[in-house]
Amino acid sequence: MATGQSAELRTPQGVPTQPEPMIVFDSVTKRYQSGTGGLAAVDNLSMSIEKGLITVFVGPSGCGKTTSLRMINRMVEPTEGRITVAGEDIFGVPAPALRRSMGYVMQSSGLLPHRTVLDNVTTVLRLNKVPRNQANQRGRELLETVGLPQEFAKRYPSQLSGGQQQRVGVARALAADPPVLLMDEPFSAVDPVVRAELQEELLRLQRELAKTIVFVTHDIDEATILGDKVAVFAVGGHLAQYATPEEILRAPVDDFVAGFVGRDRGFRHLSFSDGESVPVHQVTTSQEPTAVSEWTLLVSAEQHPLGWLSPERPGELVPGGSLFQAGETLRRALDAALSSPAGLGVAVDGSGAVTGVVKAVEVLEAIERARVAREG
Ligand SMILES: Nc1ncnc2c1ncn2[C@@H]1O[C@H](COP(=O)(O)OP(=O)(O)OP(=O)(O)O)[C@@H](O)[C@H]1O
Repeated sequence: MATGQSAELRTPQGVPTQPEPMIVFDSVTKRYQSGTGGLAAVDNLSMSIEKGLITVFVGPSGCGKTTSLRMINRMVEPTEGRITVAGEDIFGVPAPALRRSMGYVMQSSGLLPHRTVLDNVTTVLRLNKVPRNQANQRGRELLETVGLPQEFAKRYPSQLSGGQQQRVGVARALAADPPVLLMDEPFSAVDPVVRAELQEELLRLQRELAKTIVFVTHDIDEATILGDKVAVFAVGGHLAQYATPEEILRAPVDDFVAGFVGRDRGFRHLSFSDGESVPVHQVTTSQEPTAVSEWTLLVSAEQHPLGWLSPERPGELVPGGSLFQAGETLRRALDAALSSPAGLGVAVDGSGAVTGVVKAVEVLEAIERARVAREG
């Protein structure tokens, strides 16, 4: 996702990038024959989805997110308008071939229940006539890629948890190494902890693979966590705003987007503000859990933080809070300061060694400076 204070786009490796269109909607409208009373499910959609980024379609139920996504691989045919992928009109490609050329992950993993995990993952490869040995080899690599142990290859989908099934769904979608991955609420059926893990995993994968991913969700938090760009849809199939998550949180275009983004957007905004401006102070450390006269950080021989020693609780190790690493956001800095029993957020370097501490009051000052700079 976009990092730092600027709204410029970056590749998953963090390199600033010029937008290069991959999927282009040009005045696309979809009216279903029945069901929407003649109203459009998607109304005159024009947008350009950029190559190598995660673009999230977000909005309330029924606003046309899934319909828009499915028009990209012709699971749904537009009523009007034109869609191109890598410059080619999708109507020039037979629908089954087009579908196979893109990965597709949906909410229920959509795995075939009577096929093993490995068979599920290699389905498209076998449809593409890849020899079985080669397909299985690739299938096993993909299980590793999505963080599943090899012994899962022979299991059936019902023998996996919901989160594991979604990982298999992602592996299957990646099998033919498609440049485009379409994901329709892939993580919404799993519990919040597993969901957060799957989101992290997708971001990690994307740093390696740099696919063009279109991701549908109705959850604005998920959209801002995952999206390099976020498209907010409004009821009636209108595209209300299309921008970086930072821009959408900072400057929603209208009341609908502001309401959808939610009241705590000021706090969410911290996720994009650079924590670089927070001063890091020296902290007293000790490698022994001895009696102390001030809050002292117990560290390992490698200077990794182990917890706090309190002047008031001799002999006791007080668990520390979250850590803040140079270059992270103000939100992380604030989390570290507020979650620390000493009121001092522990700052670490890339190797996890302590570099000092940040103070909540100074993080708040940095937040205020960032706000003033933003509102200008
Ligand atoms: N096959 C269909 N036939 C008729 N109407 C449909 C069909 N599929 C979707 N619709 C209607 O089109 C509109 C947009 O639906 P769509 O599924 O694209 O919305 P969505 O934003 O993805 O919603 P959700 O978040 O609930 O999945 C809705 O009013 C829906 O009822």
